[in-house]
This record gives sequence, C-alpha cells and structure tokens, in this order.
Amino acid sequence: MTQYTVFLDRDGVINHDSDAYIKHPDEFHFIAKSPDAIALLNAKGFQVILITNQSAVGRGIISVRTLDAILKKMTRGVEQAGGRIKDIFFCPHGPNQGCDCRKPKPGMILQAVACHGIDLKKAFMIGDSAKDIECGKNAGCAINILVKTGNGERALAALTEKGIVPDFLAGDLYEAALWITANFSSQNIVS
Ligand SMILES: O=P(O)(O)OC[C@@H](O)[C@H]1O[C@@H](OP(=O)(O)O)[C@@H](O)[C@@H](O)[C@@H]1O
Ligand SMILES: [Mg+2]
Ligand SMILES: [Zn+2]
Repeated sequence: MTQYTVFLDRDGVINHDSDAYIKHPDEFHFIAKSPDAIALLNAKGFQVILITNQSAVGRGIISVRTLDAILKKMTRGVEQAGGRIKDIFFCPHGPNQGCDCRKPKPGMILQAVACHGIDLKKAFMIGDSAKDIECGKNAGCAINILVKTGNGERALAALTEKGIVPDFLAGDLYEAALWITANFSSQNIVS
C-alpha cells in the first residue's frame, strides 16, 4: 500500500523567510518545532518531500552550491530531531523564465510523483504562500494546508480574493503535523 506523503514548502514553513532571500546558511533559522513536526510525521508513517521555489539562483543572488549548503544545514537539523526529508525538489528559475517547475505550477510535485510512485489521494501540501496552495491544488493533492507563519496571513487574504479555500489553516508546521497525524491514518484521504 502506498505511503502517505507530505509535501513541504521551505521558506516561511520550515525556516524563517526573508524578503531579501535566504542567501547563506547563517541566514537559515528553523521556525520553532519545525524539525520536530517532520519527525512526528515520519514517526506516524508520513514521508516528507520538500518542494521549494529558489529564484535567488535564477536571479544570480546565490549559486546552486550555496543553496546546497543551506539545504544541508536544514537536513542536518531535521535529522538531529529524528526526522528525515526523503527528497528535495527546487525550482531555480526566475519568475520570467517560463519554466514548468516554479510554483504555483505543479511540475515539482508531478516530478516527485513520477520518481517515488506517490498516490496524490494520500498527499498533503503545506505552505505559507498562495502559490503553495495553488501548486498543491494544481497537482491534485488531496489536502492543502496553509500555515500562518511566513507569508501566511498575506496568503490567506490573497487566496480569499481568488475564492480559494485551504483545506486547513494551521498556526505553524507543528500544529499542521498534529492535525494531520490526529486525523489521518491508514485509509485513503479521499474515498
Ligand atoms: O517559500 P519557498 O518556495 O520555499 O521559497 C521562497 C523563496 O524562494 C523566496 O521567494 C521569493 O519570491 P520570488 O521567487 O522572488 O517571487 C520571495 O518571496 C522571498 O521572500 C522568498 O525567500
Ligand atoms: Mg514559502
Ligand atoms: Zn523552474
């Protein structure tokens, strides 16, 4: 039976975001209990996959090498808390490059589905921006959760404007993980 999957946005969900981009590992700071949230999801049988726009690369602000160092710091912190991120998909392109992977396009999620045989009826997307929720919906994730950290409050207003309602609104990633693990177990999310 295929596993449950939680797709996670990075900036504003796992770590504090910056309007000036996260340009160096020293600028990467976990949001409280986000590593514990990933460990909790794993402990209950949910695999976690990262889906992140990193236009700072395409804008020439950081190199892929620096992005890799930032992601390694994130992965180390998650593993120290007993969690594991199964795979990382990032879009390095700028908004004007017309790629298929930049959220809200579903490309990164569809790539993950192809790589890992993911059942989207058993998949969640958690993000802090409207583009994360739209990405999850565009890909066909069963449950799309907005967190209030990062851009969350602005995103809620933007989504409401568009008539898009997240399936759940959580204070932060840890609250989202508590809700997921309390409400979903072995049956499909969408019958
Ligand atoms: O939240 P995720 O997808 O993990 O990453 C978002 C980041 O790539 C950056 O995305 C940028 O948007 P533009 O890409 O410049 O439109 C801005 O929102 C930055 O504040 C933010 O750090
Ligand atoms: Mg974000
Ligand atoms: Zn892209």
